[in-house]
Amino acid sequence: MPPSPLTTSPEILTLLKNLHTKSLTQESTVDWHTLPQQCTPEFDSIMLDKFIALDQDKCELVYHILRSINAKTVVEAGTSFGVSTIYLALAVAENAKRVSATTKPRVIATEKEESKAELARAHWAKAGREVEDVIELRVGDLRETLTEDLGTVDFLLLDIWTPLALPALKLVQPHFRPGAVIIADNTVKAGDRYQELFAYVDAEGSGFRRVTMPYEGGLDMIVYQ
Ligand SMILES: C[S@@+](CC[C@H](N)C(=O)[O-])C[C@H]1O[C@@H](n2cnc3c(N)ncnc32)[C@H](O)[C@@H]1O
Repeated sequence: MPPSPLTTSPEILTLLKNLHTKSLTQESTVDWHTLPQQCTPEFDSIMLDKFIALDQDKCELVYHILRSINAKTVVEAGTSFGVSTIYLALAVAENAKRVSATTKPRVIATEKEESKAELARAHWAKAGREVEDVIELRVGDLRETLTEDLGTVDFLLLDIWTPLALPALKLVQPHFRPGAVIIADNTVKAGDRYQELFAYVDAEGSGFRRVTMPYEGGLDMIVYQ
């Protein structure tokens, strides 16, 4: 096993490992083939007590990208119990320690379900002040919570029900800095449901370029030129 790319304490690494394990254990009990359509009350109710956290290797890649692009302002569409958010927070907090850093680090996280948001806050409290202090959690529908006060955005994580991926991208787009990165999960497995997003991003003159990476289910990295 290569060493973790994260600059953090052994306690936080253990916390993350345990959260990923819980998420995967839960996922193994879900019958993915018989689920109702996403963005319906039936689907949301099944998902209310589920982590469905971004896989650990994908979270580590996201952390690595954030460190490499020196991201300070990050938006997360889909927070759930806040697992991927910890990686985002650790990365921007670490970037802010760089000698030339002037911008305050921010992770703007958004989650529709209050009960999920509450548990996310509890996980962040376990991770400590460095993580808690940089996260700004907006509870509610991202189509409302992401309409204001984003600042200049370096990175967007699209780990959200697929019908919301394009609306989220469009809301954040006016705030992207040149070279901003967007990561979208499950782009092969749920490829048919990503068609609108792909058409938008792939259109000539869109300002976006994307590549699909061979992670489990497919992971797209999109760069805003
Ligand atoms: C795949 S999960 C996010 C997992 C999280 N990124 C992690 O790695 O721990 C997607 C989350 O988006 C939330 N969600 C669904 N519709 C939403 C909406 N309209 N606005 C904000 N969040 C929403 C769901 O409740 C769910 O918790």
